[in-house]
Amino acid sequence: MKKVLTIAGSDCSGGAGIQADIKTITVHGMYAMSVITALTAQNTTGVYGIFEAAPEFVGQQMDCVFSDIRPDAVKIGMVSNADIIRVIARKLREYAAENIVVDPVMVSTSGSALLSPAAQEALVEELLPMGRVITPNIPEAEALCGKKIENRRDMRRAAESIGEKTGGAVLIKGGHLEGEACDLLWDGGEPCWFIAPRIENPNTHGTGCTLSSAIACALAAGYPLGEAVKRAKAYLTKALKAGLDLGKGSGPLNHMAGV
Ligand SMILES: Nc1ncnc2c1ncn2[C@@H]1O[C@H](COP(=O)(O)OP(=O)(O)OP(=O)(O)O)[C@@H](O)[C@H]1O
Ligand SMILES: Cc1ncc(COP(=O)(O)O)c(N)n1
Repeated sequence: MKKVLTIAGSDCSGGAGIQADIKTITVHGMYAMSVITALTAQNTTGVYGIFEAAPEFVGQQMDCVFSDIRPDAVKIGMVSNADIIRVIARKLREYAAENIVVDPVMVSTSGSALLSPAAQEALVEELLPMGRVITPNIPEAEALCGKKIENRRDMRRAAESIGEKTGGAVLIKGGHLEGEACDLLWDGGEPCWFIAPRIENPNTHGTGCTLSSAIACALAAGYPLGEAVKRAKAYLTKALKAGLDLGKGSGPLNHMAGV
């Protein structure tokens, strides 16, 4: 059985973060492991509290995982602060982790900061260069390239500029733009578009977490990056289309809608 590790924050309401990742990995028939960077008190209406893990404890969790059950792929989500980022980067290097997918989580759908502003530099310098692919949404890509993104041409420019900075592939997710749900993968050379119809479903809590975990699963299974993104997007689209409607705000996806 393939093993996939998620390094992320806990969402007690189960729609995003570690919980979304574990559901995604499990539904892909893989063995899920988790290193928790922070506990959040949140639900579909907002994030009400954050309790960060001590950086040494994040390192200890990584030692326990890597010294015993080596992951075939690693997904990284909410990392909270610069000290946690530095420990994660050091441990990933120490264990020569493979197939790393970094979702540079900065702000939740409900508008709360999930990364301290001071940590953005550490994220860019220490963690993003370790990713086989990084998966910013539009606001995150804007923060990383320092330019507004309003259309597909802007997405392409931003992907190239971010990729040149980090040295790896970039998938910019277009969920926050209008019209079709278009994501752009840049891996050097010609970019590749992944286009799906926009689903009229306001319940999009955890779409980014789910997509990046599904990409990690496909990389663990040995698919090349382009095929991994295609499969992950198909899974995400199915989970959104299933139309689960839970909670008072932007609700979770149905992770069990099928792979
Ligand atoms: N209404 C929609 N219909 C179809 N696909 C969507 C829709 N909204 C988002 N997506 C897709 O979901 C994936 C995640 O994109 P999005 O831009 O929402 O990321 P995100 O903001 O990081 O997600 P999150 O809600 O977890 O923060 C992308 O593949 C995007 O195209
Ligand atoms: C622990 C954690 N990680 C990530 C997200 C982002 O997901 P979303 O933007 O859908 O709220 C979140 N809300 N909580």
